[in-house]
Amino acid sequence: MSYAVKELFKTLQGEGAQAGRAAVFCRFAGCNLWSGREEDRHKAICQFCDTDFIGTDGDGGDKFRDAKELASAIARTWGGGTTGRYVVFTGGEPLLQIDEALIAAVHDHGFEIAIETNGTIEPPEGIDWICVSPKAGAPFNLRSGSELKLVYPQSALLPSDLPDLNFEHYFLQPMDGPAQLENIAAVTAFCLENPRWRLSLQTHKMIGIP
Ligand SMILES: C[S@@+](CC[C@H](N)C(=O)[O-])C[C@H]1O[C@@H](n2cnc3c(N)ncnc32)[C@H](O)[C@@H]1O
Ligand SMILES: Nc1nc2[nH]cc(C(=O)O)c2c(=O)[nH]1
Ligand code: SF4
Ligand SMILES: [Mg+2]
Repeated sequence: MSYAVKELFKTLQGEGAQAGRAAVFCRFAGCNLWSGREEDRHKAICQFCDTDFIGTDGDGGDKFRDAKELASAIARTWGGGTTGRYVVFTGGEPLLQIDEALIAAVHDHGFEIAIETNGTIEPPEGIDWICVSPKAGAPFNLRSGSELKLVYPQSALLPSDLPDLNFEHYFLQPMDGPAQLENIAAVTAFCLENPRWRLSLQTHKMIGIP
């Protein structure tokens, strides 16, 4: 199996329960809820995406021939040291490409493996941290994991609309865009009244790191 990767870089996880942790981000190309082209955004299932995931032309991006090649590139991107090795597979939608061979190859380099997924596709076995961010109008198939991170507001998918879920952590992440400040205020008010939920800010954007 080959893998199309938009970009591969080391930064701090900006969001959710692992915010502040050093990680290699492996951003896969392609998504099942939007083509990634601006001219298609208005007709996409997911219309608020903040990410360019088309092609393999980003920093560290490439087409990797097999799992060992991609795992080696991830290890090189981490650099020296074997403590705390952590990779976040994101995209685009990473579960369009991740398979058990990749999970095994990355574990062989001593990494803990996290994913950021839209919850439409069941993951293979062996992923250590699963963050699900469901999208209004898309199938919500993956209903358990480490953290649920619901972008707020999505008028057709509010916390009260959610089915039975089994996550360790529940986050609301204010939608970035023209109404960002209002959305932060709305999430703050919601979490004050509904203490099951916590605020997830996109801290990397605040401090100017990728
Ligand atoms: C770009 S997505 C890639 C992973 C996967 N496709 C997904 O949607 O979870 C990474 C994270 O950014 C969140 N996100 C995307 N656009 C956002 C926006 N405008 N404001 C806040 N969070 C956003 C997603 O919900 C997801 O949690
Ligand atoms: N620093 C940083 N943290 C992140 N957490 C989730 C991200 C993503 O785009 O999946 C992301 C990202 O793009 N950058
Ligand atoms: S599902 Fe994720 S990657 Fe795809 S368009 Fe939505 S936020 Fe972007
Ligand atoms: Mg991002």
